[in-house]
Amino acid sequence: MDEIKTAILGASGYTGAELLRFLAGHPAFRVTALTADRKAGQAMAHVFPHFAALTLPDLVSIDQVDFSGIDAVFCCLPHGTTQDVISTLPASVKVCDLSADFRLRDVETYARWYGHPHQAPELQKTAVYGLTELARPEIRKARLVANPGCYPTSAQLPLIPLLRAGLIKADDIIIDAMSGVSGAGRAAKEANLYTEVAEGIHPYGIAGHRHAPEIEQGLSDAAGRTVDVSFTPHLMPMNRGMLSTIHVRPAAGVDAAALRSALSEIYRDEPFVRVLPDGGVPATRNVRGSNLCLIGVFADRVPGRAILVSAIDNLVKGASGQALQNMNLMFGLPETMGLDLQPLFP
Ligand SMILES: NC(=O)C1=CN([C@@H]2O[C@H](COP(=O)(O)OP(=O)(O)OC[C@H]3O[C@@H](n4cnc5c(N)ncnc54)[C@H](OP(=O)(O)O)[C@@H]3O)[C@@H](O)[C@H]2O)C=CC1
Ligand SMILES: CC(=O)N[C@@H](CCC(=O)OP(=O)(O)O)C(=O)O
Repeated sequence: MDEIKTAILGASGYTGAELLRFLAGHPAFRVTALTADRKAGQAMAHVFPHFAALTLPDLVSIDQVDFSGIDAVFCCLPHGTTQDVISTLPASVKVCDLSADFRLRDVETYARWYGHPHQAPELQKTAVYGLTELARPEIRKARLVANPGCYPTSAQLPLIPLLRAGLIKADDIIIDAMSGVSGAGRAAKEANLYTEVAEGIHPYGIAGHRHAPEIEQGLSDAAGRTVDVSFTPHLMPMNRGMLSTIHVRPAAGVDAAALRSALSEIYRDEPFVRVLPDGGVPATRNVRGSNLCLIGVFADRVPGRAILVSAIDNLVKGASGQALQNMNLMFGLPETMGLDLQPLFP
């Protein structure tokens, strides 16, 4: 197999490091460039001692990379900084962008939620939203994939198939989601100090988190009408992991068992999405370090309601694992290549 020369932009961050963990053992992608901002010039073994046994290029700034020799770029930069960078890459380079920059189709919606006009609206039109299990044909042909956010991945995997099939009502969907602190990135922020996050939990972005429009875009496509959701994220005192508890109203004549059975059937042959049997409760500790999404379906004691629970690792299925799943498809490789690691348990 010809090796695919690969750059990770933002390799000194959490998602960049997580990608390297998978790419280190990948038979097709060879990492030839790693970039950083403040840490440019440093050796990877200095920034991440857990990679000391690997032979890796040093971190450089993006303008030091010769992209003419690169086939694949994983872009792990903060949202807002990514549009300008990707616009300058040669058309021959395939890109998976982990930031939010190309996820929202409507650039006006983007401007409203991200606080500045989109810098590459034409390029945005070419981006494919990379929720892998639900967009494989488009991802295979894509040059630019917008990798979904972690909360949107955990919410949309259970909800989209049920909306597409008309098995749940499109209104009154409530998503309460919890994330590990690595979801906020590695850069120092007061809100993410140990003293602010340990020994307690708190909601944030109440009724105003930027992942709500991303989730609504996918759910509206699935339902064929505008869908609004109540979405509340919470910060949990754990390094990684994401759990979404989702309250829905099944369509007339549909019960929780029917929802479970439909989801099980849809995801029956999926390597990374599994629906648990009746009574099975997804937990973050069951997916840690893996690309797995576990889904549980429960009847509510309130008539006419059901509860969906999904668990992912925010850094894997919520970011770097799904990005590699997508890049495998973009290069015609088996989707699971480099990703068939079982969760780290306990
Ligand atoms: N963490 C998560 O669970 C998830 C993250 N994402 C998204 O993935 C992207 C990366 O996230 P994450 O890895 O957590 O972020 P980090 O903050 O951990 O890492 C950001 C990386 O980008 C570099 N960087 C920062 N600013 C600039 C700049 N102006 N120019 C060039 N490079 C820059 C940093 O370099 P240096 O270290 O030198 O400052 C670092 O390598 C973000 O867009 C995030 O929203 C998506 C899903 C989940
Ligand atoms: C815990 C935490 O802070 N999480 C991040 C979401 C991480 C992610 O998926 O977001 P992107 O859209 O930036 O890629 C947040 O709430 O903004």
